[in-house]
Amino acid sequence: MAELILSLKDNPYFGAGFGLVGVGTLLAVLRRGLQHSLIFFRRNYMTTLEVTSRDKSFYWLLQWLNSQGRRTQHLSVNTSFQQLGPGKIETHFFFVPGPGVHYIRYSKSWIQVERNREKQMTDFQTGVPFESVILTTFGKKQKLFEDILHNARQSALLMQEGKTIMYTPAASEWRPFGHPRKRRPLSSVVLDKKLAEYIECDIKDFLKNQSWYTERGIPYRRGYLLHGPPGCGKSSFITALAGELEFGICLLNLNQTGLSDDRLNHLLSVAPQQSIILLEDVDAAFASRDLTKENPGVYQGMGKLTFSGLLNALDGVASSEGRIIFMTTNYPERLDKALVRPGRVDVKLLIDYCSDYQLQQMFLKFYPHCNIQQANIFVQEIRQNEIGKSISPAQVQGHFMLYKSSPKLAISNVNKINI
Ligand SMILES: Nc1ncnc2c1ncn2[C@@H]1O[C@H](COP(=O)(O)OP(=O)(O)OP(=O)(O)O)[C@@H](O)[C@H]1O
Repeated sequence: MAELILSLKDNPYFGAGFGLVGVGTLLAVLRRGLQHSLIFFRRNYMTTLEVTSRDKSFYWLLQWLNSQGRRTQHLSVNTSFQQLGPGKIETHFFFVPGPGVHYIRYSKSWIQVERNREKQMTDFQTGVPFESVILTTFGKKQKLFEDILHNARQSALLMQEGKTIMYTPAASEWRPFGHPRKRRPLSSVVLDKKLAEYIECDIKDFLKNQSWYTERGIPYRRGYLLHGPPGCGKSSFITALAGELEFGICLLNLNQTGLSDDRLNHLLSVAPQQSIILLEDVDAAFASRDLTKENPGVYQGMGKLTFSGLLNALDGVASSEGRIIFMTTNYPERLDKALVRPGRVDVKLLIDYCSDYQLQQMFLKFYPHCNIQQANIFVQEIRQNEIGKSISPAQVQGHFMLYKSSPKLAISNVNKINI
């Protein structure tokens, strides 16, 4: 045995092999050591923040990176456009760092921005790929990332200032739909005398009095039903009211495919704070449950949403506190009594065809240089006309648009108002 070892010692092939093994082992140890040192270094001398596309801050952060992303040459574009009138479109291109690694300098620190887009993982309902942004910087700088998120939030809110955000359901959550819209002044929607003030006071009173509801064990929510003929300002008023209250609008179409009882319940319970839930044309989703001879067996839920599912969602324990729901319909008589009973609908209001007061006010708003006598002549002319008995503000608005600069022609041509 000793002889064998001695002979191997003098064997050059064995010596070379042994040397190679030794070098290999040394390299493996060094690599391991380097990996451990890197991990140690990252843990102790670097700060990393991961923000995924499922988090609210993700979109704020991307927007914020718009303003910081000019150093990189690898960009993605987010295009937004606004139709300003026929044939007139305003387009904005926002550049954000594309998927990959980028470097930005912020508050005297270099930050690595790594934007990852998963090719295999997509949200199966929206089809949007799962994404994440990882920010990395040297040093223990948690505060720096807090600042960035705070700034990102602030600049996102600034972009929304004076605007109304519309939300639509996307899978199990609400997503902003399109760009925030410029707020419509409440005074631009002319309702009958005191009607607008009444709704505004009611809702403001509700928002001020949470404790009143809690003390009496009444669920803190309020439902409104605005009904009336088309074009009388139901939707416009709700939009303007949301703007006045600085609320967003969650637009929910009950006929939407894939809206099940559970999903509706969930959506109502996760509606963004400070938002109005708007169910337009509620009559279209469910016919009345009252079965009569003329109306046999019309009750049937459409899609997977059932009528009882809707009622449960409206009263549900999960329904977020402080919730405001507006429903609109042109056919209130078609609504089931259970849907509009107090607790589900607390305030029912008819938004009807134009009253004399509305006609007068609309005239003065369109032609501010005219006086009240001219406005009254317009009202008289309208009322003497056959169409004038039931004329909607939308029709009046359309008529004024034809005679933008001539109130005289608007008066003399009332017989030409579009039916
Ligand atoms: N009371 C109003 N004051 C000013 N403009 C109005 C008024 N009512 C309607 N309009 C104008 O008419 C158009 C249609 O109004 P809107 O969509 O609000 O009516 P609606 O009652 O919701 O109709 P529908 O029942 O068909 O949904 C809008 O352009 C709006 O500006």
